[in-house]
Amino acid sequence: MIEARALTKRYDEKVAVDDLSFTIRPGVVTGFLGPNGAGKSTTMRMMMGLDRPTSGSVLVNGKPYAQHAAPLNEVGALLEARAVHPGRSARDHLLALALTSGIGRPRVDQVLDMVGLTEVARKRVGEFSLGMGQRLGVAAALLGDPRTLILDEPVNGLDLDGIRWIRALLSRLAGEGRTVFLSSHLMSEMAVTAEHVIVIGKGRLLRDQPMADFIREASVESVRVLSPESARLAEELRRSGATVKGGDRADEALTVGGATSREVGTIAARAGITLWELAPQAGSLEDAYLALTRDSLDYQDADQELAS
Ligand SMILES: Nc1ncnc2c1ncn2[C@@H]1O[C@H](COP(=O)(O)OP(=O)(O)OP(=O)(O)O)[C@@H](O)[C@H]1O
Repeated sequence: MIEARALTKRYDEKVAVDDLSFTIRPGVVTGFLGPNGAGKSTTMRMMMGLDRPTSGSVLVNGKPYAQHAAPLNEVGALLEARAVHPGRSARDHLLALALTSGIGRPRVDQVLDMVGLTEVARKRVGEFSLGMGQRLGVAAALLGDPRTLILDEPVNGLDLDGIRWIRALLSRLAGEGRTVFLSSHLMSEMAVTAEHVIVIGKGRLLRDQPMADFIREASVESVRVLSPESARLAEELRRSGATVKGGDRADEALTVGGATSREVGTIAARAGITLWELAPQAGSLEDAYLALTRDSLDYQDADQELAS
């Protein structure tokens, strides 16, 4: 369990994390979403005691991280800046971590196996691909068999196989009753990985809800209609309160908002209008996420987005 209460971090004039309060529960995978610079890494660093809150607090399994007697058994983390000696083998890297924390050798082989690195355990870490490096980072996080996992962008650098693997691993760990918290700036990825979502923008809390609710709210339905009498159909639909786009040419499809496909079909039938096509369209999750976070982009990022 992770509990943030009015958590705030200021760097001089810049407020990186602004009065965040939330509870991350065990047993489900919780996604932490926000555009670049939203404050995700800063929040996660404060969870791990690597940064001090300016005000407010964050507790992991009931205590500030630093007050745990055996922190590796409480919290495993994969944070952006990884300190791995490139000349060491994966196994030696994990052994060094294990020995300084009183964790036995058998656990090192166990976690190497869990992340699929057994075959390359003796290879120098400096020769690892980005994806293998991510797997090693996850292995290190799992070393203490922690109740809580905090992973900053774990999907970064993984190919499709790697993404599927980490998704399955995280859901298994949550299924064992652990708290699993991971950040990403990709909505589409999070939608299939996390059951609960926390969205922040400019350090502020924007959403804290089950992923299914976020997806339901995001997918505002519209209906695509093609008719040889699109102008007359558009008029009938508008009269019934729907919004209509398109249909300037007779054979151009209409996009109808505020009415279901059944209602559109019924209105057309009553007016004696032929329909060639009637198709409900799901709203895009990515669009809904962008709309939610657009106002909280840094000016610099917003400029970059406009330029791209
Ligand atoms: N040490 C620091 N000194 C000054 N400003 C900082 C420092 N660390 C972070 N910031 C600022 O705080 C804000 C939040 O940064 P943070 O790295 O937490 O965002 P993020 O959501 O993790 O973004 P990204 O997805 O790009 O990693 C940014 O505007 C960043 O420039």
